[in-house]
Amino acid sequence: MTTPHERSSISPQGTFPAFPAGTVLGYPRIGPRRELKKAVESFWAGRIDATELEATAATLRKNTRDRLVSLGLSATDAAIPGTFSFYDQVLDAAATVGAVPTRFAGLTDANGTLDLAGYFTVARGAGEDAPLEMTKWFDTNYHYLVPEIGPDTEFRFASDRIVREFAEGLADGVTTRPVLVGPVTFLLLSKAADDAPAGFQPLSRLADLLPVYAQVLTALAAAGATWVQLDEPALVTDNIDVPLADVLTAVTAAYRALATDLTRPTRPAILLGAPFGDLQEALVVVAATDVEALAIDLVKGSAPTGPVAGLETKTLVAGVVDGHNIWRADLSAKLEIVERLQVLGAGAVTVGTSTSLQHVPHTTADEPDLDDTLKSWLAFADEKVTEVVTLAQGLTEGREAIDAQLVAASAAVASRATAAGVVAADVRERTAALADGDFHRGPAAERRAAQAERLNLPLLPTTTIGSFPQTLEIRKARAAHAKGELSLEAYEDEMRAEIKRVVDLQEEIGIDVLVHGEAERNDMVQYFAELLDGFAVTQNGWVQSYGSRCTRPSILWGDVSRPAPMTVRWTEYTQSLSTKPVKGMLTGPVTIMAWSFVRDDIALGETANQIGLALRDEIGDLESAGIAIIQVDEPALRELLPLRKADQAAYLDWSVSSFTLSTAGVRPDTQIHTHLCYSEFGEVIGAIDALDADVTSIEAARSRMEILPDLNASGFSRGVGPGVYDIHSPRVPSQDEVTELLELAVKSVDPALLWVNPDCGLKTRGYAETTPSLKHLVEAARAVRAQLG
Ligand SMILES: CN1c2c(nc(N)[nH]c2=O)NC[C@@H]1CNc1ccc(C(=O)N[C@@H](CCC(=O)N[C@@H](CCC(=O)N[C@@H](CCC(=O)O)C(=O)O)C(=O)O)C(=O)O)cc1
Ligand SMILES: N[C@@H](CCS)C(=O)O
Ligand SMILES: [Zn+2]
Repeated sequence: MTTPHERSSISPQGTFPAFPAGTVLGYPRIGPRRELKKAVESFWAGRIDATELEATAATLRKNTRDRLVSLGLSATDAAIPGTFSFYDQVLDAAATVGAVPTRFAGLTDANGTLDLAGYFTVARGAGEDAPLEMTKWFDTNYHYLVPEIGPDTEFRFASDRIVREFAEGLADGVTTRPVLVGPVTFLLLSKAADDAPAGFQPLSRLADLLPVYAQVLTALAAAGATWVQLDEPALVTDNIDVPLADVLTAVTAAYRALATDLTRPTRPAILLGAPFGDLQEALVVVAATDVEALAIDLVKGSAPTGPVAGLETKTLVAGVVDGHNIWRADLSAKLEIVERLQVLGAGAVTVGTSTSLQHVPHTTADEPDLDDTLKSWLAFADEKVTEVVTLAQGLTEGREAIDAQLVAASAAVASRATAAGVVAADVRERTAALADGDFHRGPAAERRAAQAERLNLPLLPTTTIGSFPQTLEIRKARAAHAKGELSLEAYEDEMRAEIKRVVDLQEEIGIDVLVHGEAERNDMVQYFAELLDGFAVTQNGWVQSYGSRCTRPSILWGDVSRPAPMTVRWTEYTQSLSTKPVKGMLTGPVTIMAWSFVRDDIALGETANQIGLALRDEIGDLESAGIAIIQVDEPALRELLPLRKADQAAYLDWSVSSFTLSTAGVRPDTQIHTHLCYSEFGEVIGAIDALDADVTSIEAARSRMEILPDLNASGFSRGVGPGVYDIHSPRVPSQDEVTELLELAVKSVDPALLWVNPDCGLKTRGYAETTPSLKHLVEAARAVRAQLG
């Protein structure tokens, strides 16, 4: 095998510097203490101006470069990726190529350029102008903004921010590798603009887009960039509307224009990144292009076992270090995988991460409270950089050079395999003893009758999804309690006072089924992780979820069980305040897993059943406490859906089973709700039905009830609450608007099955918009009830 250091320039397209021996595909950009979030939110609030925000961002970028160099990535050979973004990398690509929807045209200058304020407006909307839609990024808990492309979208090199950020690094002595979403993925992830003709495919605009990408590459080369990374993750999924043949044709055309027709020194060398899975049929097509390097995911994907034509002129970046999960790598096994890649006949093989590190926290070193043994099993972003550097050294200098690190990594892996709690015999016995009957309730129609009699609800019952605004006071109280400045008793008193306020407000507005508001929850997953055995939580392990919003994914390290009831006393207290039914509120097994870092040592289905059983016990306790309605949220059901269709049935089988395992133990007159949001659920309607919930609330306001005809056509005959209030925007919907959506809903759903609720929880909203919106929702329900007689 040739290593990059032995290699001279080999590209048929000209002379290129060798690719570095080790690299990462991206690095967290929020800052170790969420500095970017704080600066961006200060800018939005008018507390700092654009100059100050730019200065903070520049400092964060410099800190990142310095950190990566200090961890061993080379400063001079493009090993350090330029993956900074103020909000989102897909929005950045749209801003770079001038793809701004016409409703925001007034925000751009004559060249189509958005300033910072304009960029954020496209992301967040303004008044009647809706922001770009947001959806999840492959199988992660990161959400990107969906560009809108029509036949008339004018592509132009509208923002040279990527060039300026490269120049900033160079001036600081670091030759970075600028990173941009590739043109094929950019168009595949875009949606047709509202005014596009029916059937319009954004990918049909590829030929118009490519000259702008060529201009970007030319400008980068002129600024001194030696390598650029174009990310094409859309090539690892077949779960898209465009036929594979069209995608592959597009790849060939795109890289003919960018790699073959543009030669050195007009462009930098191109690394094509393919994170999140196997390229499968796309591999031969990508290998046949004239890009100089290809990064493949060897964690989710596997390497082909024979030679691939075209690789002999390319560097293969072996993505063996997991960019998407936090387990320390077994370096010896990883090195073996890299060594085995020789069979593919690549020009050179180097070491990389499977994905960008943007999906993991900055460093385990910032977790003083984490158990030392557990910490020894973990690698966050900085530790992963070290793993890459070590493996690259092993590859170039031989195993002996990294012997100590290989031994330490193997010891950590062995310690994890045998540690107490990783396998809990009682938990395993319980899951092993599960029988078919544990997963099924009695007939839905009988349940409906029993529940109607017990609950006595009006037609079109109104409810909310669970959370009420997480006010600054709530978060401050929790932070003060965490710092030891507020006693547990005083903190819980504050939470009870908040619950009472929320109950009083719902009573005043006239909502039929009440919630407690989730004030006591820092996050709908982390809260449960803190109360379940088998999980650990972090202090500073923040990961960007979207824009300025972050979460601290919990670490699921051992077998899961519930040492004590989790929500019962809060729910009982809430019920004691009202004669109306109060919904118990839990997060489902799939969502708990999707938003945590999960184990890689046992099947996901086993973990899901362990969580399912813990929730089943909680639901039993809520039921015994007299709670008649229990909601189990599964907003992430669609999120974990495998990117390849062939893998989806098996996933839906275990995920749906874990939900029914958690809920199937209740009496017929206990009403089970579920809630789904953050995704398009059309393609998993069968699975939603199989959840066997009595009522499903589902995001629908923004898409104007799009899902309902499909639900209806599928024969779905359960209670359904399509969201009639889009909570993603501060806009207060008028009573007429909500009425109109409800009228649309009764056209597709039997009114006897219809519920009235917002799209999702209200935790990110303020009371100024929540209160009038809920009033309009209740009034609209009353108006439509009256129409229905
Ligand atoms: C529904 N969504 C969720 C996802 N994943 C989750 N794990 N949880 C989710 O709810 N994925 C899909 C979507 C993504 N949506 C969101 C929506 C909102 C947020 C969000 O608001 N995140 C907050 C952090 C939430 C949190 O952990 N709060 C803690 C800590 C609060 C805090 O920052 N405290 C301050 C001190 C108090 C102060 O002065 O403000 C501090 O510690 O410095 C809590 O409430 O205790 C965010 O800040 O981004 C995320 C995803
Ligand atoms: N019960 C949660 C669901 C969010 S998806 C909430 O209301 O915030
Ligand atoms: Zn939701």
